[in-house]
Amino acid sequence: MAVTSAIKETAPVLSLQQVTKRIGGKTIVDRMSFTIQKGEIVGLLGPNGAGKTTTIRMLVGLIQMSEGDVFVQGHSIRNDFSNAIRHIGAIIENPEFYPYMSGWDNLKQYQRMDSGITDERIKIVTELVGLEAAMNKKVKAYSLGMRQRLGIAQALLGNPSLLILDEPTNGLDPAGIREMRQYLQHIADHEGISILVSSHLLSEMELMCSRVVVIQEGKYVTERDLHQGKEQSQLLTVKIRVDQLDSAYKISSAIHGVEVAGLDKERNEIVLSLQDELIPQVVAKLGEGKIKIYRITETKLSLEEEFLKWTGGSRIA
Ligand SMILES: Nc1ncnc2c1ncn2[C@@H]1O[C@H](COP(=O)(O)OP(=O)(O)OP(=O)(O)O)[C@@H](O)[C@H]1O
Repeated sequence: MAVTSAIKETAPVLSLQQVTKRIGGKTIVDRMSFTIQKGEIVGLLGPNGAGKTTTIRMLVGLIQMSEGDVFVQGHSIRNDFSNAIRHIGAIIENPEFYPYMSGWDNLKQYQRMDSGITDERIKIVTELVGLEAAMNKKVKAYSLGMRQRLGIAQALLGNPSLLILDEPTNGLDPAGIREMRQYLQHIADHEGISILVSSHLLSEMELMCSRVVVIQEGKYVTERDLHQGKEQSQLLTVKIRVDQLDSAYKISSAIHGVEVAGLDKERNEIVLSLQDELIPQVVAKLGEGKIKIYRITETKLSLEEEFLKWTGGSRIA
């Protein structure tokens, strides 16, 4: 059935559909939807309390959804849990290992629970995370970064299609974060798997991810491709210098598709985010409103400024 397999090839590895979690009358996650394709490293980015951990806990079945569903390789977490979950490897809290046992012996423990895990597979995953030389050392002698990588190795044992890591860089220094990024990229390339990492730090996500999904107060806000050309990843923003700032604000904000990103009262400039093709309409409407335009300049918002705007000013990084 060539048609069926072609559809499956392009189907997302992970698809959240209107996922909602209510606890005690409070909506913690509100109709969250996004997808991850094969081989992507996606960041779930949001300030503290945004709902990242709650979302991830629902993805792996640690808590139940109130509404919506999650599909992993097309399998519903709600209706086909065992088939969905076998495609996921995850580290939700800090991975626990036996400190007085070697890395190798710790991983061997998982063979007891899953006879499908071969010694060969253990070797492959330790190489993927660069721990082959440390496998005979006791875990208590590992650095935090090495322990995190052993956790990733363990999560990879079952050959998942999707690796989920909740705040994997917590406690790592910048060199450790860079190292983690290299390993994650290596894993995504070599195993062809997708990776979802959560963080409240934009700067880390920029280093590690090809795309970020921004959430705030339990809601999906937006997503951004981070490895596209800069031109595409940034909004088109124009500054317009006018004689009547308040009237310009009223007129511009009423135009569908135009967002007022700022007002500079000293310079009498209004800053608008919009599509190119709306600029003539803005100019015409301001003209109709008898507003004099002295200058229009294109400007760029940094990624940081974009995130601040999307999240209503909450600091992410
Ligand atoms: N069991 C619970 N009962 C009540 N409120 C909860 C429960 N679990 C989480 N919350 C609340 O839901 C919100 C989201 O929490 P969550 O831990 O998912 O956020 P987060 O984005 O992971 O934040 P952080 O980065 O601080 O871990 C917070 O306001 C939290 O207090």
